[in-house]
Amino acid sequence: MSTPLRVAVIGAKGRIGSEAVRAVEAAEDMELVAALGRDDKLETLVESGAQVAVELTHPDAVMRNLEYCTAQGIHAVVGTTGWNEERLAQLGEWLKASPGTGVLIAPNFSIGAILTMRFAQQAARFFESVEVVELHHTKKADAPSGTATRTAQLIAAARAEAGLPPQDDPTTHGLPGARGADVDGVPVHAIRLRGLLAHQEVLFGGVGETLTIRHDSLHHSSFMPGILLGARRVVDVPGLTFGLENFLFTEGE
Ligand SMILES: NC(=O)c1ccc[n+]([C@@H]2O[C@H](COP(=O)([O-])OP(=O)(O)OC[C@H]3O[C@@H](n4cnc5c(N)ncnc54)[C@H](O)[C@@H]3O)[C@@H](O)[C@H]2O)c1
Ligand SMILES: O=C(O)C1=N[C@H](C(=O)O)CCC1
Repeated sequence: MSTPLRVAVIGAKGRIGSEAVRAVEAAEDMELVAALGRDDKLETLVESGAQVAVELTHPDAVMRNLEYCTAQGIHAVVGTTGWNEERLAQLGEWLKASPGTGVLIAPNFSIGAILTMRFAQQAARFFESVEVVELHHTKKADAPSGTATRTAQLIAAARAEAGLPPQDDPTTHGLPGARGADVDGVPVHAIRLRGLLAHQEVLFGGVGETLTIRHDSLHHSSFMPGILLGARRVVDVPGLTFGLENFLFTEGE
């Protein structure tokens, strides 16, 4: 048997981080070498010989952690959300200075969510109207979710490529926020409700018909196969990979 991949989890006591710790421990081809909480030193990553850090913390913490990982040549699998152009550009600079290092940012690790995005991308050019509704637990820091933002961006790109005009919003009266956030011209609505985990609906409307694509993550275990796949693959893919679909689908699929 080959040497196990040495994996660390940052954010190890959190909802998804604690599940990731168990998943890495259970994976036969991996060794959990560090499990970092909020007060632990990042130097532990180097001391433990981690090859890959799984980053599952908070939008306020992720940049500092990635600055450290990239500077040390530690590959990273990132589930933490809150990404924007500025942050991605900064990460790009750090990666340029550390050319052998790979970072995977996955807005969602679950296969169902990735397929939802893919199906929505495929459906986008056929429908005049589209809106995204994401529904999450009440402890979530960011809104809209990283998955919903990515879904809306992919839909908007597919619409533009197909030459569809911008969506017409006839609303002239109402309360601010009632039509959701505008992500590249796609309205995105964020619901926070006790009892939920992570859910999303993409609603398409055309002449006399609608199509709804819905995905539900019912447990954090739904994210684990994606995290493990990301850790196995990221070591061989230097630079930034945005979206786990890049490791799941072959080109043209
Ligand atoms: N990509 C995905 O598939 C996916 C799935 C679920 C959650 N998430 C994202 O993962 C992140 C964490 O979500 P959660 O629900 O587990 O949150 P959480 O609050 O339960 O867990 C975050 C943990 O990180 C710790 N932490 C904060 N700053 C830290 C630091 N500097 N170093 C080490 N630990 C630190 C916190 O103490 C906490 O234990 C969020 O951004 C969430 O959106 C992504
Ligand atoms: O629980 C969360 O927080 C989640 N965050 C990701 C997002 O913002 O899309 C993925 C789903 C769960």
